[in-house]
Amino acid sequence: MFVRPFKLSRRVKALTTRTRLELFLFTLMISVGIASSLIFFKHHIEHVNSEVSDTHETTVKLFRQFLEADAVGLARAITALSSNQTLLEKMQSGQRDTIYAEFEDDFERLKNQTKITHAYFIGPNGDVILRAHKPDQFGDRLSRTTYLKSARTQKLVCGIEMGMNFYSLRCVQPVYLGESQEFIGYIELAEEIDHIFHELKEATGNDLAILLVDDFITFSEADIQGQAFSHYQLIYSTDSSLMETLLPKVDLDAGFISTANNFITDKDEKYGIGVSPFEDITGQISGVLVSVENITRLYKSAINELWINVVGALLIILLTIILFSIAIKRAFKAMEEALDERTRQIEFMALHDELTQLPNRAMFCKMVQHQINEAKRYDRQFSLLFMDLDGFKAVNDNLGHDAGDELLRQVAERLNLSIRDSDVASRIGGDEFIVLLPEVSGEEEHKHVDVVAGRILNAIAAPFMLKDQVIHITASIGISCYPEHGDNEDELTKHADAAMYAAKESGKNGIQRYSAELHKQSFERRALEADLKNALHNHEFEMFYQAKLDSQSIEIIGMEALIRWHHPNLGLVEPADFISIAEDTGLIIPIGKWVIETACRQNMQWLKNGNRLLPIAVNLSPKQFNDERLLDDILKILSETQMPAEYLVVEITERIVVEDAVNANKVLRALKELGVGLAIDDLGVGYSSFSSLEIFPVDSVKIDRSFIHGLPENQSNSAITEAIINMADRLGLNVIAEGVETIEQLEFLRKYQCPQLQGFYFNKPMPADEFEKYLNNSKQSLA
Ligand SMILES: Nc1nc2c(ncn2[C@@H]2O[C@H](COP(=O)(O)O[C@H]3[C@@H](O)[C@H](n4cnc5c(=O)[nH]c(N)nc54)O[C@@H]3COP(=O)(O)O)[C@@H](O)[C@H]2O)c(=O)[nH]1
Repeated sequence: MFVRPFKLSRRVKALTTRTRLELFLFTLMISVGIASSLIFFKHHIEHVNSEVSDTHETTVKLFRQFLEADAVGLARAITALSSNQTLLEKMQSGQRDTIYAEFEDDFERLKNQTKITHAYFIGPNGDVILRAHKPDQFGDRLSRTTYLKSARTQKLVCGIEMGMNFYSLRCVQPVYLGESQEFIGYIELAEEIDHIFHELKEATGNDLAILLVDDFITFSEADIQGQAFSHYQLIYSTDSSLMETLLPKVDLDAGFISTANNFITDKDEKYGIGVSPFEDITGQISGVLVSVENITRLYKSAINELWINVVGALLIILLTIILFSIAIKRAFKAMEEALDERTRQIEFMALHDELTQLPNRAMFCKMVQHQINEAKRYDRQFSLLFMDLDGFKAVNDNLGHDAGDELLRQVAERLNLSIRDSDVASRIGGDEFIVLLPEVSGEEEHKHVDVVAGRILNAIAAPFMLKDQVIHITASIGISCYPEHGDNEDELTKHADAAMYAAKESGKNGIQRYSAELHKQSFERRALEADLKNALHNHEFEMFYQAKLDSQSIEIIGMEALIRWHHPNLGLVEPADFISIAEDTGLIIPIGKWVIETACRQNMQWLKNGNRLLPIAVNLSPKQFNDERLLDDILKILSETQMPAEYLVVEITERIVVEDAVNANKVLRALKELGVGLAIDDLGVGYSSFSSLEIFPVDSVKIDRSFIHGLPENQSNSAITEAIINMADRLGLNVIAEGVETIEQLEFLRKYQCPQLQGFYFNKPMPADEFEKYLNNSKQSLA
């Protein structure tokens, strides 16, 4: 239920993001489309502009080339005439008719073959002898620049010059007669240049016009054909009506070039116009040459191009957006699927144990709650099996955490194989597993629970293969049932846990069903646990001491320090009732340290009080023995109390040594190096073969009091005791028999030469001051 809103909001969010992305892309594509179309249009317009400009430049260039070609023609013709001696003689004569008669045919030929339209024969003083093109006009004196320049330089001079009502190309040549080279005057040939404009129009397709600056116009207004534009007069054009329409819109002084940027429009036609200054023979700007290009087609093609681009771009954009949209949709779908998968994984991870893939504590709680609801509704029962591995820590410590993890994985697999599909195994932490067995009703079903628990124990007890090593491990299982042992998940789990704990207490690898008695024990244990936390701080502990004696002389040869707890309400609490709690809670570390320190300090105090310094034994619990600070703590205590190390004996149980032999050997060797005495306690209770102790650097062994108890009647106890004494003797170990209570036991042990004894027969553990008196008394009795 709680997942759905998350998914919905994520979808909405994803959708909004997708739409935003699509909008962004759309805007981007449109912008790119518009920008590229504009760039393309600009580029096209620039092309039109450069075309207009190029055509105009070409026109001007061609105009000059045509003029030059015609000038060359004029010069050739005039040179030919200058070498015609007959014509020159006639000219020298000054006889106009004679000259004309001689020249008329040539002039006709020249007019037909070239563009020459005018021919002058001028006397040495500048008077016009003959105008061949107007024979009846003569006698005037020429003042045109071409002539004046030739007269001044006495050379052939060609140039553009204004005629009476036309613009003309002129050549004037001084002429000389005969071998004497007598100067007889000048011949001038000229042509109107209108034809050049026509040729140019044909060559370029442009209309042309030539306009003169008013100052250069030396003839009357009446002579001017055309119109005035500002201070320019239109002298000639290939299309006068077009020029009359366009030229008023043109700034002729600006050397104007109108292009597609600033085209001139007339009747839907668009024109690019070029205006270039035009020099005459004097070298002065006398007018302008105008070329007019119709750019309507070019402009339209640019506009069309723009539209094609815009439409093309829009189509591409549309297509791209559709493709993008499909891709985005797919990407978002894939993203959503990946997210859903991730969500499923997260949900799975939130409810499952990563290592074993079993349901975790959270999932287990949900399932139990669900089971409680079902059981309430249908009046059913169900059971929980709380399983904890025995000795898992040793696997972790010795083979490493990888091996520990692998073991847990294999345990999970075996658990699943040992239960029905409807049962659920979960890992709730560390090496703790809980199996939920639903629908357990009636006596038969209760048996079924025991069968399943037994099957699980058997499955776990089968060897495991870890890092190429065969590992044997066991488990302890506690059982609780709904509703008998609790009506909520917390209570049921706690009770199954308490039952599991009881199973461990009673030797491990077993099954324990929760009961009221167990509940009482568990309650008391929990209460003790709470009180124990404050006991050290409240100085509620006291050390008692029990003597160890030489079996032959009955002399005190050492003592064992044994803790007692003065509970504020319960009175004196025996260590058997709280050491295991201290061990489980970890409180054994500070308590154990306090024990060693108190024992050492007390021993030195007795020395100070005049007693012999005797070895004092302290018990180390498994957790304390495996604590990495142990050696440092002992060193510090020995240094602070000034007690020599060899007067401290640590007693550890055979179980510690057997369960983790590698570590035990390491710690024992380190203690041995310090000089501390080492004793194996409770020997013979069944953990190992006696000979395996050979490898450990221990000094002595203590025969468990359960063997001493039946002596001498119990034959097997007698045999075991005798065997331990003999074996220890052979291994060079000291032996202490503890729990000696009777004279018969004493005699038996003396008979079999057990060197040291401890037991109520001699003394019970007692407080320090009493033990000191005991020490003093024993000194006196020995004395
Ligand atoms: N880790 C620690 N363990 C401790 C410490 N102090 C005690 N202990 C362990 O608690 C167990 C019970 O000890 P306790 O009640 O002190 O019993 C000791 C003796 O009183 C008892 N004993 C000795 N002689 C006799 C006897 O003739 N009859 C008889 N019924 N009991 C006798 O034996 C206990 C000493 O045993 P052991 O240590 O194995 O020598 C016990 O296991 C203690 O080890 C502590 O400070 N730390």
